[in-house]
Amino acid sequence: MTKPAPILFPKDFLWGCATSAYQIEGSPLADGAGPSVWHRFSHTPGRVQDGDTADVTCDHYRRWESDVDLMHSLGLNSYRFSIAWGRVLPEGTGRINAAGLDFYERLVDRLLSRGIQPMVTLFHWDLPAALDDRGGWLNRDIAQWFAEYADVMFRRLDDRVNYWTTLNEPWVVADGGYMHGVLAPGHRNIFEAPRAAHHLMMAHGAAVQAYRATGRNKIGLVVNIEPKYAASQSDADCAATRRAEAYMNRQYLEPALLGSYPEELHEVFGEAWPQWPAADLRLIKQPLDYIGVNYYTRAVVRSDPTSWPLKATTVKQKQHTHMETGWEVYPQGLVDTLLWIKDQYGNPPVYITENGACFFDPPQVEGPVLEDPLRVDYLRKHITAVHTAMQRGADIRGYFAWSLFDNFEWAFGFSKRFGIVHMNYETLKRTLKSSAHFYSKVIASNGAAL
Ligand SMILES: CO[C@H](O)c1c[n+]2c([nH]1)[C@H](O)[C@@H](O)[C@H](O)[C@H]2CO
Repeated sequence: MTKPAPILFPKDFLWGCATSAYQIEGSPLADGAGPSVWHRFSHTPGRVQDGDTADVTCDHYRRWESDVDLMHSLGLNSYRFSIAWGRVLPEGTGRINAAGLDFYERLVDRLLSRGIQPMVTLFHWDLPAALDDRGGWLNRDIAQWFAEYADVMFRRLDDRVNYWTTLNEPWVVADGGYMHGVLAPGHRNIFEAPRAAHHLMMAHGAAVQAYRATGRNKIGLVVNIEPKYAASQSDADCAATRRAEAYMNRQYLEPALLGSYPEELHEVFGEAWPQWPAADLRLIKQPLDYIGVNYYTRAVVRSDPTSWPLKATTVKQKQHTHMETGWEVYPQGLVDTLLWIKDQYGNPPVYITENGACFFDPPQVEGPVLEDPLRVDYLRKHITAVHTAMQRGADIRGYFAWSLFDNFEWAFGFSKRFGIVHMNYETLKRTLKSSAHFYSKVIASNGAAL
């Protein structure tokens, strides 16, 4: 029997890891930085598991030089990270904190000196608390506040940063921070959630518009996509699946790419769904250079009239492996997602900006490598899924594993470990897991080692 041809990716394919500022940096108030809503949220008793905060986390703010060297040792040719808005603009607007800007400039310079392309996210959930005090994502003015901050970053770094992202996963901010109250700033209000979502997208549009005035490189939007599969072909389950897909997967992609919202959102939000001015949608729909897709899992959906606000719930798929977060491991969902974007939105350039898993990692044992076979299997199957979608015509330009390090997993605190590098939070020792070695071989062979 002939061996299958080795999987090979394009020579200019980006291979990276992804992180975010609040999750790995620590020192949230150092050198003049202003607090974020996540600093406030994690210091509010009962909001984060085990009372964990990111005051130290991976201490990347002080260990960034050796961390870049570790990325280089893995053979990454790209690294996706976010800027803490409050480090650069402590009050969110106005006064610039030079030390904050300098930190990110030095990080970018070191990455480039090691042949690593930075992909920079401007907002990964850590809104300056001073802006939350002025209404935050509920205040329409935030579009201009965000554009002002973005312009500061573009002017300082666009001569070295080739890939910009405005927002990371606006859905998580609106759903977690304003609908269900489980993430910062912790509101639970169906009238606030669509407004926060809309203002997030207006901010995205205003920042892209600002970029086009001076920028010379690429800018995109990162969305989380969780493909929805009807539990049955009943009308009720199919309608519930359409609502779930509109609420998570289309509510952000479609205003950005098409300049319109899915009709199903009127049904989901009811009287809470505002009539938005056409000018808002024109602002949101700015030409983009790429879409970033964060993929982890899928959802099998059935109708559930008791479930708020979607009247839909997910059906556990006991036949498959699940992560510590309860997410099903389903690599076919990534193929389906990438082909869906290709077919529905005109095959835009796509980067997989996050993909990874948190399994129970055994207690750290002394020794060079921590065995994490489930994560190796997850990465192998999902990177293969990316290649499958590319062979079927999807325009995929890169892949970023989530995450480089175990890090602060938001309301889960440090209880969930997504890293390919183990983090000992007492000693801050970094230890490569077998998944890091595996990923390094995949990169070195441009896929042949899968
Ligand atoms: C709802 O799942 C999302 O796609 C998603 C998963 N994740 C994310 N978004 C965030 O972008 C990261 O900050 C998380 O650490 C990471 C792991 O939970």
